[in-house]
Amino acid sequence: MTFLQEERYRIAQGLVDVSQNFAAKGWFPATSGNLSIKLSHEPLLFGVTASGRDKENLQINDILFVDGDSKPIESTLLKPSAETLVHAEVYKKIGGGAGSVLHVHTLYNNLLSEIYAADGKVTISDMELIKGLNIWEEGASIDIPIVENFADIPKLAAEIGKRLDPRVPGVLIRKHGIYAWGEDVHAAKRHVQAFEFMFQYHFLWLTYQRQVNPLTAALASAPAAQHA
Ligand SMILES: CSC[C@@H](O)[C@@H](O)C(=O)COP(=O)(O)O
Ligand SMILES: [Zn+2]
Repeated sequence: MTFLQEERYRIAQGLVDVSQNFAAKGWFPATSGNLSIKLSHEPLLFGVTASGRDKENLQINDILFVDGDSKPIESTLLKPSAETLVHAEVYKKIGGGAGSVLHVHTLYNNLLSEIYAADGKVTISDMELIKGLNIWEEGASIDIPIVENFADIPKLAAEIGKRLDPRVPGVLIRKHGIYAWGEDVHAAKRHVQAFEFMFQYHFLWLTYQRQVNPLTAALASAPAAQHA
C-alpha cells in the first residue's frame, strides 16, 4: 500500500499536535489514551498511535497506518493501540462525520461514568458549550452513552458501536475514559474539550449542591412521592 508521504506527515503531525494540547491538561495519565486520523473511508485506512507510547511525549514515528481490521498496512515494528478496533468501529458506524477519533482518560470523565453507570448515560442540559459539539438549539440537552469497560476489545468495540449517536460525538466507558470524534482532528479536539469542560462543571456542581445546600440536593434527588 503506497500513499503520499505528505499525507502520512499531515496525519502524524496532526496527532502529535493534539496530543501536546491534551498532555498539557494531564489527560494522558500513565501512557493511557490513543488517537487516530482517517486517511480514507473506502477502503477504511487510518493513522493511529502505537500501543504503550507515552502520549505526553508523542513523536511522528509513534504513528502507524492500519486498515479496518486494525492490521498494519505496511511493514512496521510498531504495534497498533490495543484499542484500535474501537477507532475502526467509530469510523465504520459514523462514516463521513468521523475523520478523527480521540480517546482520553480524565478524572472527571471517570467520575461521571461511575456516578451515572446505572442510568447508562450522562445527561447534560442547557450549557453553552453544547454548542462546541455543533448543537445549536436553545436549551439543548444531550445524553452521552456509558458502556461497561469490557476487557475483551472486540466486545467493547461492538458495544460502543451499538450505542453511538451521530448527534452526540462521544461515548464514555465506565471508569475508563471517553472516545470522541469529529469530521476532522480539529473538530474532534474541540469535542473532547467541550465534553471535558461540561463533565468537570457537572461534577463540581453536584459536589457544590451537596456541600452548600444538602437539604435542597437531597430533595432534588428524592422520588417525587416523598415530597408530598
Ligand atoms: C496504560 S492503561 C490504559 C490502556 O489500558 C488503554 O486503555 C489505553 O488507553 C492506552 O492503550 P494503548 O494500547 O497504549 O493505546
Ligand atoms: Zn483507554
